[in-house]
Amino acid sequence: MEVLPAVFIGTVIILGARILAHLLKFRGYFEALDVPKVRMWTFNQHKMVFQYFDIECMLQFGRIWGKYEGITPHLFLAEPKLIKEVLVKKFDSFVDRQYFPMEEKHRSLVDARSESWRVMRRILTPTFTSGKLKTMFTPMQRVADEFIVAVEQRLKTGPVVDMKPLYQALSLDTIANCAFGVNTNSFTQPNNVLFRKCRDVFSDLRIKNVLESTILFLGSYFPKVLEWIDLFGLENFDYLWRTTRDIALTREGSRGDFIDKLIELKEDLDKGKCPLNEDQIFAQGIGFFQAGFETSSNTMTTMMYTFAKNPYVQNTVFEEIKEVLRDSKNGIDYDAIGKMTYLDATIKENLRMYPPVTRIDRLCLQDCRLDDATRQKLLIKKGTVVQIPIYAIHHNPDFFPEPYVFRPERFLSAEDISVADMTFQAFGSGPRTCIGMRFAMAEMKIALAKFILKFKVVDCPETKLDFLPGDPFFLAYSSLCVKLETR
Ligand code: HEM
Repeated sequence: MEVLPAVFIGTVIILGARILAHLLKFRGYFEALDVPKVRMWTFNQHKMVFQYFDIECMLQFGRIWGKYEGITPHLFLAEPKLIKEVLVKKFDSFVDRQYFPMEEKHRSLVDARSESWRVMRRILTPTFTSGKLKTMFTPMQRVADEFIVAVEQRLKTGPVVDMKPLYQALSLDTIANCAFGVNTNSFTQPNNVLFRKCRDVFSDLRIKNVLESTILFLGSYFPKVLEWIDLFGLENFDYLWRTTRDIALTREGSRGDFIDKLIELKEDLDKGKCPLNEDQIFAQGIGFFQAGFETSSNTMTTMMYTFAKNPYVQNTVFEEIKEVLRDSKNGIDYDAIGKMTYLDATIKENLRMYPPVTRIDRLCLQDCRLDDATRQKLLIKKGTVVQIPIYAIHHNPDFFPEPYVFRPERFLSAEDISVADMTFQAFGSGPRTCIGMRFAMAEMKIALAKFILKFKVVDCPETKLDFLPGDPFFLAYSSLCVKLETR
């Protein structure tokens, strides 16, 4: 045999064997774990409302089930003890989120992996201490006041208002003012580029048609291939990276905020003392815009649906705010929102019913056994994606009796009904939990308190909350209309 054909045939055989080994790597995995497996073709992901699908699986299979995404096994856990094992107790084996095809340059805290994540998290955690949060109250209040003016303006065109764009503007302006020290004026300039890019980051993540479904399905067998196709509008990430860098490099004076932290890191880097590189430093801005924008605005918007459909809850919130403000010298300040316990419980119940992040996940980095009372021990193999279906867990009657009834009392400690450990996952849990939780709660309380003092939310024929299909990560809907009456 001649040398060249022999080399060619040898290469084909070796490549073929490697591809086969890649494809068969996890074959029989769920059977070995004795975990029920969901069988489905995924060419139609653009038609699936993922959170409803998770509920169907939970009703059919119980608290644990598996599904292949291409060759990767995804293990769904709706069992609180197992969730605690993954998110908290055995976190060292589950530090990363699932692999998302993107440039290293754009990996912020949200997408960072292993050691890089640990470094970033340690550096960014002090951004949200109580002291720092208190200094953010003034800009939060100012943006909330601008929001009220914008709603009043909007009411001049009619009593029925789509609240989604207004809360998106509020959310962006709050994060831009508090963390980045810039005025984005999204109420008066709703077409500013930053506002558009932040909205696009989320709409582009949705799977919109059969072509995208098919590319994703095929890409799930060879995930690296997806890096070459910009399916998720990743150029938006680049815009946010450049914006963060420009804000940081043109800043004059210091404000003690997030941007100052990035400037400090850049100066350390120039002196050769920073554990992050320049790409990673400015990528943090992507994470803050990305994670802080949609989540809070999504929650405040669904709160409008809640208020419209539950007048008793709305009225109790209104009475509590009036009561607290009677004794507050400085209006809606840090102490005042601390006293608004019913509002706090209402936001948490709203996050239970309508969690903006409907699933979270962790990638298993090394073979690991989870303690499971019912099945000796569960051996999770390296490479498995563990999915926590938050929306389904929040609607499981075992954890939340009458899950479709809106009852803030579940989150009031005075009540008997207490929320069981690890069942409320709106902000995730463990070392990789939401870093902006306290910021978000403060922002939402201030804005909602100011809003409800001024306006009454009324149900009307246009008040509908219809979830869009094709979004595996977020609670997607296109609009949310309510009727508003000035109090
Ligand atoms: C209602 C508002 C919010 C909700 C429901 C929410 C929810 C979440 C969830 C579920 C996660 C994943 C946690 C996990 O995997 O265990 C997360 C992560 C994160 N959130 Fe939030 N979030 C909100 C607001 C914010 C805000 C306002 C910011 C920024 C100011 C923010 C920044 C982040 C970041 C940077 C991460 C990644 C943390 C890490 O990987 O270490 N979030 N959030």
